Amino acid sequence: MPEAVETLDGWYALHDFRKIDWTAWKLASEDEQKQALNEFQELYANWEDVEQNRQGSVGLYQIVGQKADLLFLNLRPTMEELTDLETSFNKTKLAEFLIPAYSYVSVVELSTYMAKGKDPETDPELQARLRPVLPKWDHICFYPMDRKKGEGNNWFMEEKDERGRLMYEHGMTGRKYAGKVRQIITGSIGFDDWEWGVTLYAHEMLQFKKLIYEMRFDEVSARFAEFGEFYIGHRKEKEDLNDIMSV
Ligand code: VOV
Repeated sequence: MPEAVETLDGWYALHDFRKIDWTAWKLASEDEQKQALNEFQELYANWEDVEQNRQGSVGLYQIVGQKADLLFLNLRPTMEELTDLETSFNKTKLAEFLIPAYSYVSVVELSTYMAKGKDPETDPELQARLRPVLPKWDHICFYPMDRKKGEGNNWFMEEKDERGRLMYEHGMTGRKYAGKVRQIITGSIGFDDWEWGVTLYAHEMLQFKKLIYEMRFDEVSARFAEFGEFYIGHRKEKEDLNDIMSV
């Protein structure tokens, strides 16, 4: 029987996609709109404090296309903290104007195919990867994915060494994009409908397409990858929401 690879698991992640209910928002009074935006700024400032204190991380993104309008991405040391945070957000005035579009629950994950025997509890590089500050890069791309479990190609029936070889090749393609694309891989087996979440950051949108296209030709993607829906967008500061919501 092929052996499972050990994973290193870091902070939990909640990708919370919402659509703006423009009809309801336009019907709201100016006072109500102001109140909703101010209350949100306060909540978001708390999330930023958490990031400052290295107890989590946060990002706000405006999504392109019809699947969603906004993404609120939070990382926390425990899933309970994410549940609480989600509940607090849902209680805000602003949330009355936001329609849930999609969500993804996962945990920052590193596989150990290429482990160098470092202690994840003390090694600063591993710590930074397991408990990342979300990059303040301009653009984001998120999609969930699976590994195939078909009769011909079944990832979970491949020997560990072979999986390691394929992941090494994958890593080499990724390394060509150093400085152009950053990846945060989150594991979601047992947590959500797909096996992994892929969150990518870039300074230039086109780099997502270039990287993902090139990776399609890597054996691991060509033979074993299955993808969910893609979401792309732009990073925003909390103050930018005032402009986005201005009608
Ligand atoms: C900037 C690009 C980039 C780079 C450098 C990179 C490197 C690496 C390394 C070195 C490793 C293995 C060790 C670890 O760190 O876990 C991984 C791991 C992983 N990756 Fe990756 N990946 C990238 C980018 C990248 C992309 C674009 C995708 C989506 C695939 C595609 O076709 O659309 C992806 C997927 C994954 C997954 C699902 C895993 C976990 C697989 C498992 O079975 O455990 N990844 N990845």
